[in-house]
Amino acid sequence: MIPHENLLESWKKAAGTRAAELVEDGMLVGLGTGTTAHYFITALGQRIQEGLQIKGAVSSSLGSQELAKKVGIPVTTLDFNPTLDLYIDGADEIDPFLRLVKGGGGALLREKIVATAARRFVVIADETKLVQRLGTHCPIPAEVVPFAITPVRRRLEALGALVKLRQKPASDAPFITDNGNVILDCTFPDGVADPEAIDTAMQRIVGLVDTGFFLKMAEEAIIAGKDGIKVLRPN
Ligand SMILES: O=C[C@H](O)[C@H](O)[C@H](O)COP(=O)(O)O
Repeated sequence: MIPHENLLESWKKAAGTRAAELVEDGMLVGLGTGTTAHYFITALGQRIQEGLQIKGAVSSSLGSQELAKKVGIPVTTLDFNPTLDLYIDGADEIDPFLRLVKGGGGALLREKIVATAARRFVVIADETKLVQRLGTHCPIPAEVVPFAITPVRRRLEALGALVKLRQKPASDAPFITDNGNVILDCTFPDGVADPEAIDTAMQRIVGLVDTGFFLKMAEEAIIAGKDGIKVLRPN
């Protein structure tokens, strides 16, 4: 059964708020993107209002950066601080090995850049994001250079994907990422049996900048749901 919208929001908020407790004085923090990360950023802002002193935060999207500034988080960039202590972000799907699909909001490339700059990546989500097999509830997004849309699409189809150019909500115009690229959403009809193999094959396509697979990156997941909060580690 799909949980009521308000219940889902309360779970996202619980996960985001719990993750904000992981931040300590003097840390450099990576800020994720999306509705769950929104709660984390807001809770971190609240902790800063109450006296927490972080060195700075790097945002994984222009949207998160705007929110961070609004709630009083000191923002910095990877140019000034290329290594971060902690990255907190949501996900669209999480499997038992803590392999993730991300990019439902189109921020996958910057998210992966910030995640790999961090010593520790903790994913936050409500329990509806847990899946046995990646690609069963959502497509795998690929960020693609606009010049290469058609050849990349053909090569993705050759890998067995049903490919759709992502559009802006309520519009015929393509969705454009913060990096000026487009997103091709790839649906694999039975999900992805071997994420490492499909990710490697996708990454080899020239013109495809990155995929929404985040494999062996998250070391911990804070999952909120009907039984409260659980902290998961990879199986
Ligand atoms: O591009 C967006 C990100 O990968 C998000 O972290 C992901 O889509 C999860 O978003 P939400 O917390 O809104 O479900």
